[in-house]
Amino acid sequence: MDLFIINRYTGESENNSNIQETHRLQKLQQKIEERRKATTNKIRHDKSLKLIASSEENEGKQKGLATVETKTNLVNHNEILQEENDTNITHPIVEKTKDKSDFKVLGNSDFEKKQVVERVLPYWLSHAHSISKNLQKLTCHVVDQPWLHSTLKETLANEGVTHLFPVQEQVIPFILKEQGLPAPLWPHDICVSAPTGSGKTLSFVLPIIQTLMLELGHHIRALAVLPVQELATQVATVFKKYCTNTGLRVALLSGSVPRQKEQQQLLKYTDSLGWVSEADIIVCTAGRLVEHLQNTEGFSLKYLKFLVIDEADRIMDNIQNDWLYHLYKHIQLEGHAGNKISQLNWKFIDKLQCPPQKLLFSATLTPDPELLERWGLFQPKLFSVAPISDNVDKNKVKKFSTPDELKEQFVTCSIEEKPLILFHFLMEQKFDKVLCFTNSGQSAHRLTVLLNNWAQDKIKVAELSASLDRTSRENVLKNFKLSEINVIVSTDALARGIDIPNCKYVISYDPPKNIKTYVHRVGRTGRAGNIGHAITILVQNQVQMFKEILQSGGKEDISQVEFTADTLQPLIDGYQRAMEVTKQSIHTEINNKVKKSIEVKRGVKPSSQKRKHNG
Ligand SMILES: Nc1ncnc2c1ncn2[C@@H]1O[C@H](COP(=O)(O)OP(=O)(O)OP(=O)(O)O)[C@@H](O)[C@H]1O
Repeated sequence: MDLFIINRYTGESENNSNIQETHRLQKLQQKIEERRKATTNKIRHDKSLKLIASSEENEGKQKGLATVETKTNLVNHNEILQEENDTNITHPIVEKTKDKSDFKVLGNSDFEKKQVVERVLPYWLSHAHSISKNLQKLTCHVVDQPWLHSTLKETLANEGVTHLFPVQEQVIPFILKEQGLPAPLWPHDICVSAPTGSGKTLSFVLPIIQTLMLELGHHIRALAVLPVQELATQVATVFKKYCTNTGLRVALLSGSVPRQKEQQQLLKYTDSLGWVSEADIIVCTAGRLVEHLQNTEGFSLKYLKFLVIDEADRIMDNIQNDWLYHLYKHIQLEGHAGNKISQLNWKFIDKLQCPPQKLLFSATLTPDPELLERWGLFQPKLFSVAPISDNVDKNKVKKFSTPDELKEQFVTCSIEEKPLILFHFLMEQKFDKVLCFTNSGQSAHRLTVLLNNWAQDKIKVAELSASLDRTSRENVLKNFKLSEINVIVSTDALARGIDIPNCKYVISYDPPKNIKTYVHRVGRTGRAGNIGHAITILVQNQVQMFKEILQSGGKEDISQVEFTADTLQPLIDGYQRAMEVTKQSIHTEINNKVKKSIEVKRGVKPSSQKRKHNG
């Protein structure tokens, strides 16, 4: 019954509350008394400690006397401690000493100098496989390599490749060896950091083809991801070329054709097998890959053996549609193991499906463990032309290196002299096959119009930026290769990876914003062992910043091209006339644009948002 008794609150009786109040008061008084005692004890204790200290000071002078005094003091001190023990109060000083020695007091204001933490690179980053930069003395004769398939040797010979470049000589046999490991051993993932134009593309194209051609099927088995459409097209072309006579098929998924069309080209439905892939190798942009992962029925990566990420640092800087997350999720859902194994026993490992071997490439792959961690690499190996060793001064490490055949220079001038200097290079010094970089599409366009007006058909200048449609961009590159265009004025859209044969000069009309942009810009020339020149035009106040940019990549200072005012004087009249015409044509263009946008507002259908390249 007791369980069901409910005690009601009937208010406190006056008597009861008085008793409680007196009780509280007593407690308070007791606490005050305790504190008072503790303070007096502390003062006495301090005095006794001082006495001990002074006695120690006098030690040696009055040894005998001091011993007597110390003894007395110690007796006093012990007495005090005894008294404290009796009153059962912990001595604050004793407590403080204990705190200092044994515990870290949080919020303690004591300033402790922090030890400098030296960054230690993981073993695989600090012990890279070193790659030579020398493309002049090639020793790896294609026909002598027993590990290379005869079909590939034939195609290489047809393409005029007689020797493999150093990066290819090292990376290709390594990948082939890793792929030949018996199950359940997994191949090591690799990162390759080699200069622009050193032949990185063939170093993944050849081993992939050789591995896949030995076993044909109807599955996607290699996937190469690139940051932009142009690069994807370029890599797909190389794959297609070297797949000749191998039976392998390559598909390009880059958004250059509508998605439905890509789906039709890629997959076929059969009654017996369901969805089958029409391609063994896929080359795609990151954004388009996610679209297919999410929307294309039958798009399966279950049999994926290779995952290539070209220009890996660029792709990482600009994660399109969170592609890496979607891709890894997809791969794991289809039964591939992650890069970490939860159980290390035969029964478990034997059942796991080997994850695709990841191959990362770039000319500016930073050995930053935190950034590289995101790729989830399996026991990676690094191939680099600038390996970092433990016993090398880390401040002197060359982060990025440019080809030996590349001659880099800079020129300083006033802002008004910039176009004159560029024109001098093109017309007086007769620079041909020039790629000129500006920092915006607008200035690329204006500079192109100006140069064409100024040169009056003596040279042909074309613009190449994101404001042009795809076909126009392709036409510009094609005509440049055919020498129908002498100069391309471009934004940094073209700075990475694009392989323009015979580009002899790179001129940075506007300075690069960082070291990576610089390395990729200048890397459009001096490729595949050919001589190239790169000149950066700087206004006086940009010189320091430019030097700092070079230093940040561990690059040495570069030489300066000297100019005298006399050199530029004869160009001024022509420049002024060309400027007048340019102003007018730009003005007309702007008026036309305004007219168009008014038409759009009135509901008239616009022709195209993108500019066309007019021949
Ligand atoms: N072994 C070789 N012999 C002759 N030419 C080669 C060889 N390997 C590659 N090339 C040529 O060298 C040029 C540059 O190669 P590739 O585009 O692969 O360079 P890359 O290292 O990827 O440069 P980037 O970092 O700028 O992308 C291409 O025109 C390619 O055809």
